[in-house]
Amino acid sequence: MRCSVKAPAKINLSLDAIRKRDDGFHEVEMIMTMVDLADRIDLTDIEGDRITVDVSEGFVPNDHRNLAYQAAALLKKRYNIKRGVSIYITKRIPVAAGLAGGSSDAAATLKGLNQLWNIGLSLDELADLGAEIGSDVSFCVYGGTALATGRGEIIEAIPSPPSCWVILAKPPIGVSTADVYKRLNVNAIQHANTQEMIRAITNQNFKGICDNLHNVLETVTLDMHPEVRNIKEQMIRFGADGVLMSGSGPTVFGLVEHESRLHRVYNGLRGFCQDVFAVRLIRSSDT
Ligand SMILES: C[C@](O)(CO)[C@H](O)COP(=O)(O)OP(=O)(O)OC[C@H]1O[C@@H](n2ccc(N)nc2=O)[C@H](O)[C@@H]1O
Ligand SMILES: Nc1ncnc2c1ncn2[C@@H]1O[C@H](COP(=O)(O)OP(=O)(O)OP(=O)(O)O)[C@@H](O)[C@H]1O
Repeated sequence: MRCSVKAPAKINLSLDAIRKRDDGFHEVEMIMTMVDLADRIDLTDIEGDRITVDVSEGFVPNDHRNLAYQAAALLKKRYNIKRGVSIYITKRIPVAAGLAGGSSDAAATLKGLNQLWNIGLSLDELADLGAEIGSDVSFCVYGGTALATGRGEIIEAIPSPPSCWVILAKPPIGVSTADVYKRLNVNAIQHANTQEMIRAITNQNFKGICDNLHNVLETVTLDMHPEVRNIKEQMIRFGADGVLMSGSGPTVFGLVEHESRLHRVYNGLRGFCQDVFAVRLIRSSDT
């Protein structure tokens, strides 16, 4: 038996850090949504009580360090499953990019194996398991658009933003999320207006969304990697309606309302950056 699951990338429309907790994590308030750039996870039954991972590109670990492996191992252990599975990941989401590629692979693996192994877990139960793997995994289990709080694992669905194009541009560097959070001084940041962002989304107010894009990790990553600042400036110059770094970076996204403007932004960015994608926001009605 086999099963294929899509694992879409996320972007953070806003990301605020409220305080640093005693466990080393930051209490956050994030508005997250999915875009239609996705990895594909193929899960196939194999002989023996084991997990194998193969990835279509070389820079991703194919052992216990892979978050999809960790998802399968967690399910096997928690539900005492003595079956083997091969996980094949067709990677399209850039790695260590701030787009939650690994987290989404883990979420898709949890959902796929729940079906393949007939475990019968609810989405809430899968999201709780996901939180044990990483802070972004719970959101990736639900998908859609959501307010994420706690360390990112407490998820409250909100309406989808109005349909628009998203240009993603990733400079050729990887960023460590732990490193970026470590350099963040929560007492010296300008906070995001999360409620205003939720209001703009609920009212389908595209300009309001663009005006409230804010990510407190952006300054940290921009100071570490000036090329990210350059991409942000180019994206604004070529006419994206709203521009922000996603997660801990280094990917910068631009929201573009009209297709007529899309090609200008896309082609302009291609001159500066190899990894550029023109994708759509995924609205809940699309899934
Ligand atoms: C930057 C974001 O991707 C935005 O969506 C997330 O906040 C991070 O999600 P993630 O990559 O799944 O993060 P995790 O794998 O759980 O944590 C990686 C490291 O980031 C730091 N971390 C993460 C989440 C959080 N709320 N506070 C933190 O300080 C911690 O040092 C942690 O050891
Ligand atoms: N399935 C996977 N896909 C990509 N990277 C993975 C995967 N499993 C483990 N990793 C490791 O995780 C690291 C971060 O990769 P990932 O692409 O998930 O980062 P990210 O997009 O910045 O995540 P986030 O936005 O959640 O912080 C990589 O350097 C890689 O070694």
